[in-house]
Amino acid sequence: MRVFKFGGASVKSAEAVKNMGSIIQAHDNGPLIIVVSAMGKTTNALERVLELREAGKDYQREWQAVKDYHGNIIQDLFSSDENETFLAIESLFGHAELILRQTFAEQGKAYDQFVPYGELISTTIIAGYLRQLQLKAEWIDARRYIKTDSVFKDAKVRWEVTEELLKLNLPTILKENIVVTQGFVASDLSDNTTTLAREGSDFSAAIFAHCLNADSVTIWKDVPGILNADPKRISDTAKFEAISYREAAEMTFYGASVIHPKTIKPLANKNIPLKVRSFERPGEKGTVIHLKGSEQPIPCFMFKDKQALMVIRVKDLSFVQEESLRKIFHILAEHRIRINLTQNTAVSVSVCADWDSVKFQKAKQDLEKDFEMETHTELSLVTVKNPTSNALKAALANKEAVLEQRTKSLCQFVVSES
Ligand SMILES: Nc1ncnc2c1ncn2[C@@H]1O[C@H](COP(=O)(O)OP(=O)(O)O)[C@@H](O)[C@H]1O
Ligand SMILES: N[C@@H](CC(=O)OP(=O)(O)O)C(=O)O
Repeated sequence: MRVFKFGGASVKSAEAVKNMGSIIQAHDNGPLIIVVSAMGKTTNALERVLELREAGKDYQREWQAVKDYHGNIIQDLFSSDENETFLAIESLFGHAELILRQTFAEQGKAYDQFVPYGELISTTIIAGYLRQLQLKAEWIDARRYIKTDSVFKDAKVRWEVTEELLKLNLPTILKENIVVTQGFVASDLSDNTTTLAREGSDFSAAIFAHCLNADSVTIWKDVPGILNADPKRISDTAKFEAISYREAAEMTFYGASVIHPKTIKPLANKNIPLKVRSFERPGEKGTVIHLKGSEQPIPCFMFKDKQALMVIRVKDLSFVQEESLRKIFHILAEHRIRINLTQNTAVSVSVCADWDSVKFQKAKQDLEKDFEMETHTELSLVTVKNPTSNALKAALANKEAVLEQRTKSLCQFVVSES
């Protein structure tokens, strides 16, 4: 059994969905699960609608734009006598509107009940379109199978129950059908919808693959494979034929946004190869992530934006030692702050982490009981693996680092965001 994952860019228009349809037709030879994200930038648009609603502002224009965008894609994809998909989409928009009118007490719950409509709608359109192509496509609701805790917007998978549910139900459906399902979306044990954090659809593909012991996962992207840098940031890039799980995990951790960082581990644990291929050039091989690493160490560039730097200082002249480090990291972990780099001196600890105003505010309150602290925002973390002096010049682009850390094989710089 194989798992294919199609992200927002690969289904952003009717043309793109048709291209995806031809990729599926070319691979219709054995059990297949297709995990799909919301179309184009729909998740951003839905977040905006919710923000406006939560601020008590008028959201109708933005909401109508989301409806029109999908409406135009449907018009383009389906012959006029096809109405099953039209009705299903209308009903999904109706449900989403009902959610917009409700209020939810828990932090993040409104988000998780509303934003997944991007995926519910995209998969309904795609399953309908594949059936129009005479493929046997069955839409399934990922929330029935992927079970998590109840931490909205960043839920943790409950692996045992998820595996049990998937193994019980999916093999029978897969015997006869191509399964089409949502990335990013899950539910807790009380059936409240949860999400696996932004860009979490790659991780969903890995969950299905891990639990069902897939032969491979293929993620179809707008790039030819894993490159040694994001082509949007560095002009001259090289593609890897193969990289190891460890190399891929490291690259994604430091910001190679081509794959979600959580995707690698569930696949590596079962030795399932992860392929990254181009949906624009589906005939090409792309990159395979498996046990064997890249042959030659070439410079590799990673960029992580939306970073903040916390400088935490001891209040008296006691030194930063085990006890203060324990206290600091305990507080940061409690507030689920994602740390990307740390550095300490005799009297201070600097932490570069993903910026989140709410989490940072709460952590600050706790830290200020024992420490003094400063926070700097609008920063990027630039990481260069296998550095050369030319590579460092290209990565920094004349920016001055506010913090840096160097080893022979890895250099990291915190710089202002471009
Ligand atoms: N090392 C890298 N190799 C290839 N692409 C990269 C790398 N780092 C970042 N990217 C970016 O990842 C993008 C693809 O990921 P993403 O846009 O999240 O896909 P999707 O949302 O369609 O799944 C590429 O367009 C590219 O700009
Ligand atoms: N739609 C979600 C989940 C996702 O993974 O999307 P994409 O595959 O387009 O990055 C998001 O934008 O966060």
